[in-house]
Amino acid sequence: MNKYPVLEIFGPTIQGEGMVVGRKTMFVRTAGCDYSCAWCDSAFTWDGSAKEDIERLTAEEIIDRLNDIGGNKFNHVTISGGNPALLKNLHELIDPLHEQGVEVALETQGSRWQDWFTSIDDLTISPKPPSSKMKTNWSILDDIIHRLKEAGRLRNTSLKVVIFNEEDMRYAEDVHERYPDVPFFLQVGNDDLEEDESANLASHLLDQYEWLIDQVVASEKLNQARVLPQVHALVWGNKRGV
Ligand SMILES: C[S@@+](CC[C@H](N)C(=O)[O-])C[C@H]1O[C@@H](n2cnc3c(N)ncnc32)[C@H](O)[C@@H]1O
Ligand SMILES: Nc1nc2[nH]cc(C(=O)O)c2c(=O)[nH]1
Ligand code: SF4
Ligand SMILES: [Mg+2]
Repeated sequence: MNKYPVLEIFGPTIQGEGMVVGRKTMFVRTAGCDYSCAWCDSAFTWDGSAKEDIERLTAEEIIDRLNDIGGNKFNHVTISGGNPALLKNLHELIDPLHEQGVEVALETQGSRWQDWFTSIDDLTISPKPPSSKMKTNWSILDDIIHRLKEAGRLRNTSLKVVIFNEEDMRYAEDVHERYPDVPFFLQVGNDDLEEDESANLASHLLDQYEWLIDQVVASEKLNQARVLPQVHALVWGNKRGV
């Protein structure tokens, strides 16, 4: 059996972001990322700071853990990271979850393709804007969107760009223009990962949300877009495991 590097299994909570925002879900967070975004809110998955907490678990062990923690109180699991798309064979986790009547979502940045993407029920691809300091490989992203389209999976797919400034807005417009038939989300960037008072963070993020709404309203290229904050950040601040 393959083993997967896992840093957190938690829930039930709500999906705080994107295409199924508000959906009750469990989270499985894998370790390791091929990016190092300047503002990553989960940097512990790749910066070495939580190295000791990484567990190598089989799909069966992950499912046992989900059932132990979540009981009968969930029917949706979100796989995030890090970049879970670094992992081959994740169908070993996805297929048994489906057999158990559980839907599976994925968070990834669009830097790698895996064949198991076509079994994901809610697939969020989140290419990174200039503020992240990462560079988008457009030919890989084109290939991923093309494969999903060919497989008839666009109804299960969305694009989500996190926005910190006006340069990021222009990048978001480019992404949406390039893939017009993929549902498109803009998300408020959290630029205060050190704030430990959730009320202070919420107030700041709501101001950022208003700014982002104003930007989208003013754009002629984003008439079909959706604008969302990270709901979990508004409710629980920078807390981990929620
Ligand atoms: C931590 S990432 C893990 C999955 C994958 N590596 C990715 O980036 O899509 C999950 C989501 O959180 C978003 N995110 C990370 N840091 C953020 C921040 N400071 N503010 C808002 N969203 C953030 C990412 O853009 C991504 O959509
Ligand atoms: N509640 C909640 N919603 C989320 N949506 C995406 C998350 C992530 O870190 O990938 C996340 C998370 O960590 N918590
Ligand atoms: S791609 Fe995702 S996990 Fe990796 S550094 Fe960027 S935000 Fe963090
Ligand atoms: Mg998160």
